[in-house]
Amino acid sequence: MSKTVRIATRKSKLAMWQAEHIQARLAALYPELTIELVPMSTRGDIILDTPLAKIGGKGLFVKELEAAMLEGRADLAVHSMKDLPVEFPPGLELHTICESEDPRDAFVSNHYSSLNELPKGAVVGTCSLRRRCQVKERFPHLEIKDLRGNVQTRLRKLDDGEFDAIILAASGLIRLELGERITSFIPVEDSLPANGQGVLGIEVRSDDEHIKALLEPLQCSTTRYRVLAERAMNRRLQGGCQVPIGAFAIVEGEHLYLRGLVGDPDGVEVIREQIEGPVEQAEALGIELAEKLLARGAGEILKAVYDQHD
Ligand SMILES: NCc1[nH]cc(CCC(=O)O)c1CC(=O)O
Repeated sequence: MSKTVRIATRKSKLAMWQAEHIQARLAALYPELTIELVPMSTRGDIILDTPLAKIGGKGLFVKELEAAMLEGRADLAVHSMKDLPVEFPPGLELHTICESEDPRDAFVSNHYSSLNELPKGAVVGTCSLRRRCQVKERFPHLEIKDLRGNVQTRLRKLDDGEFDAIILAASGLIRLELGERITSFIPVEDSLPANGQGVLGIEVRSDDEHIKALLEPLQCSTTRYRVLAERAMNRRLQGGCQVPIGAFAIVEGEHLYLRGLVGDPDGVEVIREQIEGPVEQAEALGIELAEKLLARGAGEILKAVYDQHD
């Protein structure tokens, strides 16, 4: 049995923090093991041609982190759940759902304390259609401007005066020890989070029982139910990560409350639905909620968004 566990990670500050966090947790659990990081620059999709990753004789399109795992150069990869696609390449699976950080969106401004306080024409930075839709719905007098780059870049653009306020996931700021930059937390009623926001997930080789056993203590069962419900809703809506869809579940004991939202980017048409039931039915509840949204026209709204952004 190998004494070394290798964590594949991208090199951005947030990705490195997330990998180091899991590294530290594993090191504390297993002092006899060496836990290494395998940092890599992401080249995006690549074709993997090893026998392990061939389907019908053809190479498999995977991300570089996944290629590293399939080729045995790394044993696991740590992801922000909200950036993960719903399907995984053959040979790999999502195994661990860790305890969530604060799932809310954060309002960040150097001059104003919350969305309510922003004057007419104030400029809010975000490139998320989900955030844009919800801000525009309630505050049509505000202007939304695209904001791209990593967390540090986005804060710099705010500080340079390009925006009156920006919206970021609270969890990313907290993890990077930038929590003091959070001016206020936006209630989930005003900005329903993206599915899996604030949650780390760990991807492993499907046949690697050794690594799976090591990761077991990192599982959080309430967060797993939450994520199962939220992802099932997104999957049924066929939503990627660049869509105006919000999904947020709360688990209380054996009961799960799930809220969902689909809207157009300008917040003109916004559909909200909710559902509740036992945690064991998390995925079924997610699917049922998606169907309620579809019955009210979510499919047409999403189709219009896809047609516009293709
Ligand atoms: N899409 C970018 C992204 N992916 C994960 C996070 C951090 C939050 C998280 O862990 O869910 C962020 C930043 C943001 O949305 O502000």
